[in-house]
Amino acid sequence: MILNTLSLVNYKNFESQVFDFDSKINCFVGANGVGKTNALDAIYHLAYGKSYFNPIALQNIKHGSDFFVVDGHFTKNERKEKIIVSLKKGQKKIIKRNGKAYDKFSDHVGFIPLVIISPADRDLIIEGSDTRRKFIDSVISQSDKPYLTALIAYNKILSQRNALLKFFALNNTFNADTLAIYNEQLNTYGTEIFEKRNAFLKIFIPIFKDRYEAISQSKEAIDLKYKSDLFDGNLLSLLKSNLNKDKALQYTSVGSHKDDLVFTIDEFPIKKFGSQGQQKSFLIALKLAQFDFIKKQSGVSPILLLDDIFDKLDENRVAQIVSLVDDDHFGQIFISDTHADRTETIVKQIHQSYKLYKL
Ligand SMILES: Nc1ncnc2c1ncn2[C@@H]1O[C@H](COP(=O)(O)OP(=O)(O)OP(=O)(O)O)[C@@H](O)[C@H]1O
Repeated sequence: MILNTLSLVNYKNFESQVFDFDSKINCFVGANGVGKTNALDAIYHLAYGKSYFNPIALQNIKHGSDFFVVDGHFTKNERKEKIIVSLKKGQKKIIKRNGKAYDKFSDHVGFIPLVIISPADRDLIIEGSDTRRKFIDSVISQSDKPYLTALIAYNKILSQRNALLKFFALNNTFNADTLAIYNEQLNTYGTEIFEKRNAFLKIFIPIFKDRYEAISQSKEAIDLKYKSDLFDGNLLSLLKSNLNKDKALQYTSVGSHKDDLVFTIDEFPIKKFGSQGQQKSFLIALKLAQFDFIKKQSGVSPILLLDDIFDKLDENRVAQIVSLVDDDHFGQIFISDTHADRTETIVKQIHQSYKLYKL
């Protein structure tokens, strides 16, 4: 998967900008706030149809403008592909592939395989379980459309069931038949989600551990465990046995929407006991494992975005990361860094062919 050119109009701080990329390594360098991360985010937008950093779509339009356009020309399996993401204030976002707008954005998921490694990944460690669920969901959905369909359906029924529980709290009555239908449907989709998350993690965790070991040279024992209510029984019986609790809480307290990933270092939570460098290595290993998994499933090398990853890592770990991405396993790589000299030194070790954009 190669991004050949990228054109931006009114995207964040870019009024009008065209990039012509190298097929291997591209670096955005410059002072704080010049737009290095924004350039990576524009590329992310083409793959995921949204920003990695700002969930409020309108805030990606340049201040003072009323639209943005991100336009990318790719080569995938020797075919040219043109993806455009555009947004105009007051209108719906449009994603087009080769001139044709998608009816459903979920149809675009996975078409441009891409992995980003960024300081913002820290949310995976420090924030709530929803960020970790989003991470697994996003990885599985790249190669499993029925999973994404089940997830969308599950979330829709979940909000309907929660609305029913709220209705009960206000009126002290509700339609038990409707609840039974919601329970059945949640059980069907929830079981599929659980089985697929479980199967995915069985493959993913060993890849992740290998990656961490390679970065840290085995100095510490890390682990990642899947936590789910569904290990305690089937969802239908859990929903039934928790009904009184759910009525009191006015929401559904058990199910796949409560799943989590537990991250540990030497058996202690990494959030509290991991150093900044260890946490960073953990996240990089997680993302490189995502890369490996997507590549294995799709047969295509995802585009790799490395946002500011060289800070806070000792030279040893930087060298390890460089040696890891320094092989044919990786395709096109985009790097952002504040230090042009440091970037050039590192990049030269990875590959002879590269482009440096001073923003
Ligand atoms: N919608 C927008 N319109 C105009 N400018 C914006 C918009 N959103 C963000 N910016 C600007 O983009 C700049 C930040 O860009 P970005 O995060 O890409 O910086 P960076 O070069 O990666 O910096 P750092 O080295 O600090 O990470 C800020 O100056 C911010 O004001």
